[in-house]
Amino acid sequence: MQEFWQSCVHSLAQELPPEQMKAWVHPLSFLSFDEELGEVRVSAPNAIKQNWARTNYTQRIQELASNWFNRPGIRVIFQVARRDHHVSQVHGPAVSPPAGQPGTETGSVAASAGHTNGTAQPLNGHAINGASHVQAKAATPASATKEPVVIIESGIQAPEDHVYKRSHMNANLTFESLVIGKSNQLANAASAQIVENPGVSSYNPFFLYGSTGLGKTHLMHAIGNALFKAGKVSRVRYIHADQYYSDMVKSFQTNTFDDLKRYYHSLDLLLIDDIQFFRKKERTQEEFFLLYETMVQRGRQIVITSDTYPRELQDINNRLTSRFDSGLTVQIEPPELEMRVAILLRKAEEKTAIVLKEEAAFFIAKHLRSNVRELEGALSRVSAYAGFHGVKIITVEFCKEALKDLLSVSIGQITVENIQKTVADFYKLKVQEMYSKRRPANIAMARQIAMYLAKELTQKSLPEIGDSFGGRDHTTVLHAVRKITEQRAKNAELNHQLHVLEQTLKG
Ligand SMILES: Nc1ncnc2c1ncn2[C@@H]1O[C@H](COP(=O)(O)OP(=O)(O)OP(=O)(O)O)[C@@H](O)[C@H]1O
Repeated sequence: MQEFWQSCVHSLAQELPPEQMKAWVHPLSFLSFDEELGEVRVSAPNAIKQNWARTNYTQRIQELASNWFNRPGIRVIFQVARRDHHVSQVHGPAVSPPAGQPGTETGSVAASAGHTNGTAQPLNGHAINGASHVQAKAATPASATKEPVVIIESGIQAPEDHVYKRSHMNANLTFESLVIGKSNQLANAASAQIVENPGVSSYNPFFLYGSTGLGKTHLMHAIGNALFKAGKVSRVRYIHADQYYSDMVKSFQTNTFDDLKRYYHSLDLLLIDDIQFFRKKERTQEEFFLLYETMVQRGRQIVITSDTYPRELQDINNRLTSRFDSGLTVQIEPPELEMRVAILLRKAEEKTAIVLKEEAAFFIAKHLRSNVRELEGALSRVSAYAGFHGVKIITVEFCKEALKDLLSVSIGQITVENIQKTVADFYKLKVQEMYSKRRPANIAMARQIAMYLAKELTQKSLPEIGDSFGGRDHTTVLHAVRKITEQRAKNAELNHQLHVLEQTLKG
């Protein structure tokens, strides 16, 4: 059996960059092959590596296993190694941890994805490279497919002890319950590095930013939970920035400020959410600055979330924003279509009693584009509506009916004219420039941005969009869409401008 794994690792090494092999494949070890069940079990040293392997390598390992064992439909199960697993067990019989132990698997969801071609190494404290694809097909509910399935580990049990309770973390927000796609892959890879080595200066603080409902809070809790579970931290605190401010005010009123300060300065890990809420709160910023300096100097990890990147934070002292920028800053982007479908299918299976057909998930995902919270809202609505009508299997028709109000707003609201006017105002141009043939660089760029937004935010086809821009050909629109998509991925400033435009248009 061990030869199978050696051959498998050898094949992966031909396809993946060496950094990725080192970071993600070599830490895995082969546990067993169960002939009767057609199951390969692979162990990962921790939940993050398990999650990464499951998302990125399942499909490929399944193919390799099917070839090696000469039978189709082999299932690959990644499980977290128990502390007493040793490499010698690789040769032994199937190992399954007892129910309720870390690594126990419950429920099943197909969540395999295509090959990944990125790396996940921190680059001098500022960037993490990586790219992979989440395939919609891969997230089909197990019940609806003959494809091999991957078993998902359940969320962690909230530890009962008061130390965990004092952290204010949510035990359900873990890496296991997070769907990974292009839009959060960098953030996820960076988080994995932090869990591996918390407090290292190149990613302290870890600054996560992006617009609302994209999973920043979820990821922050996942880091906290993983570190707590691994026993790397014990004094942890999750807090919303607004609550931090209120606690400070209260402590001044009740003369307990010194206690509060002592408490925060003794933390191993601070998770502070929505830091933009410190806006104009100067005394809070001052205290936070001192806390920040103490923690970073002692190598204690700080994770911060915000709706924008550090330099763009309004009314926050430069001293603080420059510190925020000194660690690792990573953006979470809105999920792409495939990822939205995967999230809907996963959440429908895990959290509702309905069976969401893939076409129905696709339908919802196509119409609701901006964030995951919105998707969750739509799913709850569909699920409630289904319960009310005694329906279990959810089709496109049923979704149309259940989400009638929601979708009419999302479909009808944004028009190409609206986009042209908003973009022209934003770049201080006349709206006529959107249809004109003039080509100075600033006008051409704004026009391409408007075309890109028209494709993103309306249901219009490329020729229809071309018509609205002074009768331009559909290939011109396609070129604009591709160019802006590419530049958006590379240029943080442009990306930010696009976020502002999108938020403005969506009201
Ligand atoms: N990739 C994902 N996979 C699974 N669930 C997700 C994912 N991203 C977000 N969610 C879920 O979407 C909801 C909103 O996420 P979260 O609260 O973390 O967003 P946020 O970016 O912190 O938003 P805000 O800025 O408004 O606080 C949560 O229920 C979260 O679990």
